[in-house]
Amino acid sequence: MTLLTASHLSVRMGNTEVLHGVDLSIEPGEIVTIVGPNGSGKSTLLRAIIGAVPLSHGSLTVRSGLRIGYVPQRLELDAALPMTVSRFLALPHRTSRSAIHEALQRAGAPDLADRQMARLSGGQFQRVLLARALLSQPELLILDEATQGLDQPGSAAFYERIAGLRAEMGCAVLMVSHELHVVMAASDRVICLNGHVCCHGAPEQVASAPEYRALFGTGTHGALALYRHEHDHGHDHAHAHEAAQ
Ligand SMILES: Nc1ncnc2c1ncn2[C@@H]1O[C@H](COP(=O)(O)OP(=O)(O)OP(=O)(O)O)[C@@H](O)[C@H]1O
Repeated sequence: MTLLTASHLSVRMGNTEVLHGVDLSIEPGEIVTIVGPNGSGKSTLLRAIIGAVPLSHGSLTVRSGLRIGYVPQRLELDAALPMTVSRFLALPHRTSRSAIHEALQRAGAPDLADRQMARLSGGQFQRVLLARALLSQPELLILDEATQGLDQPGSAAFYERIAGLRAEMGCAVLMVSHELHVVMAASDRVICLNGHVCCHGAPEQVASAPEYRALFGTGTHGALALYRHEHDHGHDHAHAHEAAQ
């Protein structure tokens, strides 16, 4: 059963219509990536989906009782406030030590429970935010540029973990990313957003769509081909891949 459906969804911020006429649906277990230039409404779309901003037009139908885990782009915490990772994860609801341990394990941060939040590295902090989102056993995991500030190997490892979580927990994933060459190849579907849906489809369809190329140029298509080439190493396909680049 479809997890959520947005139909002609529009959102206004002040006098500006940031999103207009967005159609989108998410099926169980699929990984959908939203790409688009800065200011194209990606975060706003995610925030509309979690109910944090109102729609100005259109509709959003969310399956009754759907458990959503949300990983924000960033979270400001008062650095002066002493708070361990476990304490942070137990807010605002009391959460058992074993649930916290399991979520941290799944997020790839099994040893962070007693560390101070203010002393975590960027990558550790993101894993703790992921652990927090996993606590609700989400059927839909929503990630808003969750790898901001991580280096390329760090973000590649993070997205690999997301794909592993999807396989393990069966959750669908809706994420925003700028790292097209990393996430596009790992996504079932890509939606290219620029206030409205410019184009959508399988990663290779979107990467070669004229609307996508108009926004991002052809460089990322080359990067996607390069990613494929690395992914297929060990096979004697070098010639075909060179031709694709
Ligand atoms: N609370 C707000 N009040 C007024 N305008 C806002 C607000 N939040 C976002 N906007 C505007 O809405 C537009 C879309 O912002 P949004 O953060 O959704 O874009 P984005 O695609 O996620 O951008 P980025 O890639 O830079 O994160 C921008 O022009 C932004 O300035």
